[in-house]
Amino acid sequence: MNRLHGLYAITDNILMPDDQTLLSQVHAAILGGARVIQYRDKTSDTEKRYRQACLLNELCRKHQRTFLINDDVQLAQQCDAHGVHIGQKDSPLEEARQALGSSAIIGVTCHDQLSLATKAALACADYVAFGAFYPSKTKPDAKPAPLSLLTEAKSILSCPIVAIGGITVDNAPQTITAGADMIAVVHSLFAAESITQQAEAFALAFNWNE
Ligand SMILES: Cc1ncc(COP(=O)(O)OP(=O)(O)O)c(N)n1
Ligand SMILES: Cc1ncsc1CCOP(=O)(O)O
Ligand SMILES: [Mg+2]
Repeated sequence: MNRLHGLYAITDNILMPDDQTLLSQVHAAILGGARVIQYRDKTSDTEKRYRQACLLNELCRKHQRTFLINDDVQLAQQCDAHGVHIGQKDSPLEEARQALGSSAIIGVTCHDQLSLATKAALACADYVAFGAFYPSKTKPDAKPAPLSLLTEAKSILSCPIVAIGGITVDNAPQTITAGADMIAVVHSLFAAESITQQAEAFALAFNWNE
Protein backbone atom coordinates (compact mmCIF):
# COMPACT_ATOMS: atom_id res chain seq x y z
CA MET A 1 0.00 0.00 0.00
CA ASN A 2 1.29 3.49 -0.86
CA ARG A 3 1.61 5.06 2.57
CA LEU A 4 1.48 8.61 1.28
CA HIS A 5 -1.66 8.55 -0.85
CA GLY A 6 -5.35 9.10 -0.12
CA LEU A 7 -7.23 10.61 2.79
CA TYR A 8 -5.06 12.38 5.38
CA ALA A 9 -7.06 12.96 8.58
CA ILE A 10 -6.00 15.72 10.98
CA THR A 11 -7.29 15.76 14.56
CA ASP A 12 -8.84 18.79 16.24
CA ASN A 13 -8.86 19.26 20.00
CA ILE A 14 -12.12 21.21 19.96
CA LEU A 15 -14.01 18.57 17.98
CA MET A 16 -12.30 15.81 19.99
CA PRO A 17 -11.78 17.22 23.49
CA ASP A 18 -11.11 14.03 25.49
CA ASP A 19 -9.12 10.82 24.99
CA GLN A 20 -12.16 8.62 24.36
CA THR A 21 -13.66 10.93 21.71
CA LEU A 22 -10.27 11.34 20.03
CA LEU A 23 -9.66 7.61 19.86
CA SER A 24 -13.15 6.65 18.72
CA GLN A 25 -13.28 9.38 16.04
CA VAL A 26 -9.84 8.55 14.64
CA HIS A 27 -10.75 4.85 14.70
CA ALA A 28 -13.92 5.68 12.74
CA ALA A 29 -11.87 7.60 10.16
CA ILE A 30 -9.42 4.68 9.84
CA LEU A 31 -12.28 2.24 9.32
CA GLY A 32 -13.58 4.48 6.51
CA GLY A 33 -10.19 4.50 4.78
CA ALA A 34 -8.04 7.33 6.20
CA ARG A 35 -4.45 6.41 5.32
CA VAL A 36 -2.51 9.06 7.24
CA ILE A 37 -3.36 10.51 10.66
CA GLN A 38 -1.90 13.74 12.04
CA TYR A 39 -2.21 14.68 15.71
CA ARG A 40 -2.73 18.44 15.80
CA ASP A 41 -3.27 20.16 19.13
CA LYS A 42 -1.71 23.59 19.44
CA THR A 43 -3.08 24.51 22.86
CA SER A 44 -3.21 21.61 25.34
CA ASP A 45 -0.56 21.01 27.98
CA THR A 46 2.47 18.77 27.45
CA GLU A 47 1.12 15.92 29.55
CA LYS A 48 -2.17 15.66 27.65
CA ARG A 49 -0.45 15.94 24.27
CA TYR A 50 2.05 13.21 25.19
CA ARG A 51 -0.68 10.89 26.49
CA GLN A 52 -2.90 11.39 23.44
CA ALA A 53 -0.02 11.08 20.97
CA CYS A 54 0.93 7.72 22.56
CA LEU A 55 -2.67 6.47 22.38
CA LEU A 56 -3.00 7.47 18.73
CA ASN A 57 0.37 6.00 17.85
CA GLU A 58 -0.75 2.65 19.25
CA LEU A 59 -4.06 2.81 17.35
CA CYS A 60 -2.40 3.72 14.06
CA ARG A 61 0.24 1.01 14.36
CA LYS A 62 -2.45 -1.56 15.12
CA HIS A 63 -4.22 -0.58 11.88
CA GLN A 64 -1.00 -0.03 9.89
CA ARG A 65 -1.67 3.63 9.30
CA THR A 66 0.93 6.36 9.05
CA PHE A 67 0.95 8.53 12.17
CA LEU A 68 2.44 12.03 12.18
CA ILE A 69 2.68 14.78 14.79
CA ASN A 70 2.05 18.41 13.91
CA ASP A 71 4.79 20.94 14.76
CA ASP A 72 6.52 19.07 17.58
CA VAL A 73 9.61 17.03 16.65
CA GLN A 74 10.32 16.15 20.28
CA LEU A 75 6.80 14.77 20.79
CA ALA A 76 7.13 12.72 17.60
CA GLN A 77 10.32 11.23 19.02
CA GLN A 78 8.82 10.62 22.47
CA CYS A 79 5.72 8.79 21.23
CA ASP A 80 7.56 6.95 18.43
CA ALA A 81 5.37 8.40 15.65
CA HIS A 82 6.29 7.75 12.00
CA GLY A 83 7.20 11.40 11.63
CA VAL A 84 6.25 15.03 11.81
CA HIS A 85 4.54 17.78 9.82
CA ILE A 86 6.39 21.08 9.99
CA GLY A 87 5.36 24.54 8.89
CA GLN A 88 7.54 27.44 7.80
CA LYS A 89 7.60 28.74 11.38
CA ASP A 90 8.32 25.35 12.99
CA SER A 91 11.66 23.50 13.34
CA PRO A 92 13.75 23.57 10.15
CA LEU A 93 13.56 20.41 8.01
CA GLU A 94 17.26 19.67 8.47
CA GLU A 95 16.91 19.74 12.28
CA ALA A 96 13.82 17.53 12.20
CA ARG A 97 15.63 15.03 9.94
CA GLN A 98 18.67 15.06 12.20
CA ALA A 99 16.50 14.32 15.24
CA LEU A 100 14.16 11.72 13.68
CA GLY A 101 16.45 9.92 11.25
CA SER A 102 16.36 8.99 7.58
CA SER A 103 13.34 6.68 7.75
CA ALA A 104 11.05 9.23 9.43
CA ILE A 105 8.32 10.82 7.34
CA ILE A 106 8.62 14.60 7.28
CA GLY A 107 6.06 16.79 5.52
CA VAL A 108 6.43 20.52 4.96
CA THR A 109 3.84 23.30 4.59
CA CYS A 110 4.45 25.35 1.44
CA HIS A 111 1.32 27.56 1.54
CA ASP A 112 0.81 28.90 -2.02
CA GLN A 113 4.49 28.90 -3.00
CA LEU A 114 6.09 26.49 -5.42
CA SER A 115 9.55 27.81 -4.49
CA LEU A 116 9.09 26.60 -0.89
CA ALA A 117 8.16 23.17 -2.24
CA THR A 118 11.17 22.84 -4.54
CA LYS A 119 13.39 23.87 -1.61
CA ALA A 120 11.73 21.30 0.70
CA ALA A 121 11.94 18.56 -1.96
CA LEU A 122 15.65 19.26 -2.48
CA ALA A 123 16.11 18.93 1.28
CA CYS A 124 14.43 15.49 1.12
CA ALA A 125 10.96 16.27 2.44
CA ASP A 126 8.75 13.18 2.14
CA TYR A 127 5.79 15.26 0.98
CA VAL A 128 4.89 18.90 0.48
CA ALA A 129 1.57 20.49 1.44
CA PHE A 130 -0.17 23.40 -0.29
CA GLY A 131 -3.27 25.34 0.75
CA ALA A 132 -5.70 26.66 1.68
CA PHE A 133 -7.62 25.79 -1.48
CA TYR A 134 -11.07 26.62 -0.06
CA PRO A 135 -12.28 28.63 2.95
CA SER A 136 -11.30 26.72 6.09
CA LYS A 137 -13.38 26.53 9.26
CA THR A 138 -10.36 25.25 11.20
CA LYS A 139 -7.93 27.93 10.00
CA PRO A 140 -9.99 30.83 8.63
CA ASP A 141 -6.92 33.07 8.19
CA ALA A 142 -5.02 30.62 5.96
CA LYS A 143 -3.87 32.32 2.74
CA PRO A 144 -5.77 31.11 -0.35
CA ALA A 145 -3.99 28.99 -2.96
CA PRO A 146 -5.20 28.30 -6.53
CA LEU A 147 -5.86 24.74 -7.77
CA SER A 148 -3.51 25.41 -10.71
CA LEU A 149 -0.65 25.33 -8.18
CA LEU A 150 -1.27 21.60 -7.69
CA THR A 151 -1.02 20.93 -11.42
CA GLU A 152 2.15 22.98 -11.72
CA ALA A 153 3.69 21.29 -8.65
CA LYS A 154 2.79 17.85 -10.01
CA SER A 155 4.65 18.58 -13.24
CA ILE A 156 7.93 19.47 -11.51
CA LEU A 157 8.03 17.56 -8.21
CA SER A 158 8.48 13.85 -7.69
CA CYS A 159 7.44 13.74 -4.00
CA PRO A 160 3.78 13.32 -2.98
CA ILE A 161 1.63 16.46 -2.85
CA VAL A 162 -0.93 17.23 -0.13
CA ALA A 163 -3.82 19.66 -0.57
CA ILE A 164 -5.35 21.24 2.55
CA GLY A 165 -7.91 23.83 3.55
CA GLY A 166 -11.69 23.58 3.37
CA ILE A 167 -11.69 20.29 1.50
CA THR A 168 -15.09 18.58 1.37
CA VAL A 169 -16.49 15.48 -0.30
CA ASP A 170 -17.88 17.79 -3.02
CA ASN A 171 -14.64 19.58 -3.89
CA ALA A 172 -12.27 16.62 -3.30
CA PRO A 173 -12.56 15.16 -6.86
CA GLN A 174 -11.52 18.42 -8.57
CA THR A 175 -8.67 18.83 -6.04
CA ILE A 176 -7.38 15.33 -6.76
CA THR A 177 -7.75 15.80 -10.51
CA ALA A 178 -5.68 19.00 -10.22
CA GLY A 179 -2.77 16.98 -8.79
CA ALA A 180 -3.20 16.19 -5.08
CA ASP A 181 -1.90 12.77 -3.99
CA MET A 182 -3.41 13.28 -0.54
CA ILE A 183 -6.20 15.48 0.76
CA ALA A 184 -5.80 16.66 4.35
CA VAL A 185 -9.08 17.26 6.13
CA VAL A 186 -10.20 18.34 9.59
CA HIS A 187 -13.69 19.79 9.77
CA SER A 188 -15.65 18.13 7.00
CA LEU A 189 -14.39 14.74 8.22
CA PHE A 190 -14.51 15.02 12.00
CA ALA A 191 -17.66 17.15 12.24
CA ALA A 192 -19.58 14.70 10.03
CA GLU A 193 -22.55 12.77 11.41
CA SER A 194 -20.91 9.49 10.39
CA ILE A 195 -17.12 9.85 10.30
CA THR A 196 -16.67 6.38 8.81
CA GLN A 197 -19.12 7.07 5.97
CA GLN A 198 -17.53 10.46 5.33
CA ALA A 199 -14.05 8.90 5.20
CA GLU A 200 -15.39 6.30 2.76
CA ALA A 201 -16.75 9.08 0.56
CA PHE A 202 -13.35 10.81 0.54
CA ALA A 203 -11.57 7.52 -0.19
CA LEU A 204 -13.94 6.95 -3.11
CA ALA A 205 -12.85 10.28 -4.62
CA PHE A 206 -9.39 8.77 -5.05
CA ASN A 207 -10.70 5.65 -6.78
CA TRP A 208 -12.36 7.80 -9.45
CA ASN A 209 -8.94 9.13 -10.31
CA GLU A 210 -6.87 5.98 -10.12
C1 LIG B 1 -0.84 18.23 5.97
C2 LIG B 1 -0.71 19.58 6.57
N1 LIG B 1 -0.53 20.64 5.76
C3 LIG B 1 -0.40 21.87 6.28
C4 LIG B 1 -0.45 22.06 7.64
C5 LIG B 1 -0.27 23.43 8.24
O1 LIG B 1 0.97 23.50 8.95
P1 LIG B 1 1.46 24.93 9.54
O2 LIG B 1 1.56 25.88 8.42
O3 LIG B 1 2.65 24.72 10.37
O4 LIG B 1 0.23 25.36 10.44
P2 LIG B 1 -0.33 24.63 11.75
O5 LIG B 1 -1.06 23.39 11.34
O6 LIG B 1 0.83 24.27 12.63
O7 LIG B 1 -1.25 25.62 12.37
C6 LIG B 1 -0.65 20.93 8.45
N2 LIG B 1 -0.71 21.01 9.78
N3 LIG B 1 -0.77 19.71 7.89
C1 LIG C 1 -3.92 23.35 9.29
C2 LIG C 1 -4.36 24.07 8.08
N1 LIG C 1 -3.47 24.71 7.28
C3 LIG C 1 -4.03 25.32 6.23
S1 LIG C 1 -5.72 25.12 6.23
C4 LIG C 1 -5.66 24.18 7.66
C5 LIG C 1 -6.88 23.62 8.32
C6 LIG C 1 -7.54 22.53 7.56
O1 LIG C 1 -8.74 22.19 8.20
P1 LIG C 1 -10.14 22.14 7.42
O2 LIG C 1 -10.15 20.84 6.66
O3 LIG C 1 -11.16 22.13 8.53
O4 LIG C 1 -10.23 23.35 6.55
MG1 LIG D 1 2.89 24.12 12.26
